[in-house]
Amino acid sequence: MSEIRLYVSVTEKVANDILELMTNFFGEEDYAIATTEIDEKNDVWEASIYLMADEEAEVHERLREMLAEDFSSLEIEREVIPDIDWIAKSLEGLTPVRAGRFLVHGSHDRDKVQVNDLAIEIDAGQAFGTGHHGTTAGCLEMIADVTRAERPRNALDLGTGSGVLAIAVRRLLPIPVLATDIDPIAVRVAKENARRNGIVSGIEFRVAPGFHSTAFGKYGPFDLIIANILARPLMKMAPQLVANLSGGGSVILSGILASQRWKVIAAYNSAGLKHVRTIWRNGWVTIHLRG
Ligand SMILES: C[S@@+](CC[C@H](N)C(=O)[O-])C[C@H]1O[C@@H](n2cnc3c(N)ncnc32)[C@H](O)[C@@H]1O
Repeated sequence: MSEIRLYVSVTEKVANDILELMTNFFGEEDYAIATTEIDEKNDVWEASIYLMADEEAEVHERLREMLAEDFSSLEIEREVIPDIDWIAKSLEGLTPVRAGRFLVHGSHDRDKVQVNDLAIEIDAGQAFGTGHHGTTAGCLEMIADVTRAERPRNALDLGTGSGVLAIAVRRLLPIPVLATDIDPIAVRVAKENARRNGIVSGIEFRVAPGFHSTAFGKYGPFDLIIANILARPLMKMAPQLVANLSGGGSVILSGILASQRWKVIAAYNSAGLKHVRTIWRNGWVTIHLRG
């Protein structure tokens, strides 16, 4: 289903007033709300709310009511947000990518691997995760830092895609990893990639939407959970994700636009986690939280 942005074009001051109004009005619900500068010279800003297509009529009506008192002359505009084509995104660049100590490269670039690199070989294919996207690179960097500091005894990679993050954990620590994805093709590709990277045991792969699989009970709770999905599903699954986390365990979340980060952090704070650190890469953030 498409995502819709409803917005009004205003000055910076009015955008901030409307942002506050929207935060009070829609604050308890999981809509992303943001202001964006459009034209610095002419002081044009947009105040926006993001929602799913089937919510549009209701949210539009509520927005109109919210604006009625002080901003009744403003026109509410709409934009259909194009679905993110994750595979096309992951094919954007095919040169090796460095993230922390990791070098993620295609098979054609094996000769670029240097002695101290933690090399992961992933050819661009039918699953997301060649390392080129800011979310994957952010997760790789965060995984290196968190595993060094905390020495988790097991890990979950939810939304494994190409398997790159599960492979990264196994490159660093000899711990059991559960890697799941809603997409059976991704799981097949991830298994092949693990084998290609010399990992024949230690990663269990499962097809599972969210936490709907007995595998989570069998292999969890987890000291480390990594989920690079998208802000909305991440916020929705916060209680289940935390229920599968060991006491004091760490969570690495990505797939989150910088403007969405506070909502995601708030959802996980409500589920009992504390924010530790955020990494920014190309407009995307990777967030570390701890129980
Ligand atoms: C952005 S990709 C991340 C791939 C890889 N982990 C990385 O960091 O490059 C998101 C992956 O999550 C999977 N996914 C999306 N929603 C999911 C859900 N509810 N449960 C499990 N997997 C999901 C997608 O199929 C996709 O492979």
